[in-house]
Amino acid sequence: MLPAMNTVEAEEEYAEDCPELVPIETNKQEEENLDFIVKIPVTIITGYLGAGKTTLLNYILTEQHNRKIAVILNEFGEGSAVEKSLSISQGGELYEEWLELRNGCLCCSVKDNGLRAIENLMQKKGKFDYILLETTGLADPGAVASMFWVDAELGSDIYLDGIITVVDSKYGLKHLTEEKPDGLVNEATRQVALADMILINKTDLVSEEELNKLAATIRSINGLGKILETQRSRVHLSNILDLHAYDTLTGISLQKKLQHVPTAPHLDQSIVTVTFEVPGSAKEESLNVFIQNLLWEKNIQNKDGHCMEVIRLKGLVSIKDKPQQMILQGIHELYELEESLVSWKDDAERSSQLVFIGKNLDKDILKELFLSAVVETEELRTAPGKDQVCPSH
Ligand SMILES: Nc1nc2c(ncn2[C@@H]2O[C@H](COP(=O)(O)OP(=O)(O)OP(=O)(O)O)[C@@H](O)[C@H]2O)c(=O)[nH]1
Ligand SMILES: [Zn+2]
Repeated sequence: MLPAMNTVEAEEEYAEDCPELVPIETNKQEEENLDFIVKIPVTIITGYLGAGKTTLLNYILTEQHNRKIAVILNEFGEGSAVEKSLSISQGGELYEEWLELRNGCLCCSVKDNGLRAIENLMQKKGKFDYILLETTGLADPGAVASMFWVDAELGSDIYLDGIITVVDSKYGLKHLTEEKPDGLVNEATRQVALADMILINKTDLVSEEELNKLAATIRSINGLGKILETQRSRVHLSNILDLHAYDTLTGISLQKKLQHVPTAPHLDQSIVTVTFEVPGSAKEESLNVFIQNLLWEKNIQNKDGHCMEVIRLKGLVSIKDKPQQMILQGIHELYELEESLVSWKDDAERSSQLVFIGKNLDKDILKELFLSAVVETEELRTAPGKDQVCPSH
């Protein structure tokens, strides 16, 4: 986490890359002329304490990117999105510090009220065209990502582009295998589970063997995200910016991605990726019931009677009577089913491909339940007895 930008430390930290920090001057005229709507991508940078998030930010800012990037350093992500928006609408005190870097980039340090800071940021949007958001090392990026989703529904001008998770080569495995009380999923694992891109950083500190072990563990948790090994978080910017990981328009690229989800060996990780393909078209209502039981009611159990907990969900789905391929996206309890630009060919066999990342997932059960959403006549066999209530995490 970067310290507040007005400290001497911060100036020293930035001295190398951004020699002069100039306090922001807002130009009223400019702000008033900003009626045009250009959607601004936001990339969430997460990762456990000390993994190399700030190093990555500094690197991105100083690389030749030809963009005006706004950086937000936040301490939200703890607590739910709903709680946060409530506290904001009640007009809570806001702490933020703004500084404009010489290359046109902005830096903002935010305590707590993240959404409000981003709203303020939006008013200055003529001044930048990309947002990078560093979460704290213990944040659940799902909460932060959900916030942007909710916000997008409300007509916001920002969209979630992707989640980058930085993992420390030396301590990553330890963090990922750390047991939390009550069988809760630890933060490091959640961060990996939600990542669209995983940077295994500080590879200079470990042997090839250790690195392979860590990579295999990460792969078994998240079969969907891309993995890169880095030193000093150095990575070609095309790997981390403009991923469009949540766009509904990228049906084709999603299809490609889904085809390459590896069936990783089970390494006794609490979080795993499961994927399957089912022929035919699902009824939209049935699919919604299935997804809602899984994400909202959380009443779908595995063979051992443990409730399934989905952290991330992606799918390319065929819905009955819809000519377009549909994209299904989910983070924790939020999900979205939207048309892609790609239409099914008239004579093509339709099918749906789904990927779930989460805890206690059982592929056979999920597949069977999805199948019953596909087969119209069959009763949905989702809900177990009312007394079987799964604890929320
Ligand atoms: N040896 C080594 N050290 C690195 C590498 N990348 C970053 N570091 C160092 O690791 C320390 C932590 O890096 P940060 O970028 O501050 O990590 P962070 O994830 O932002 O940390 P928090 O915000 O405190 O959670 C710093 O001292 C970095 O210089 C690397 O590839 N190799
Ligand atoms: Zn940091």
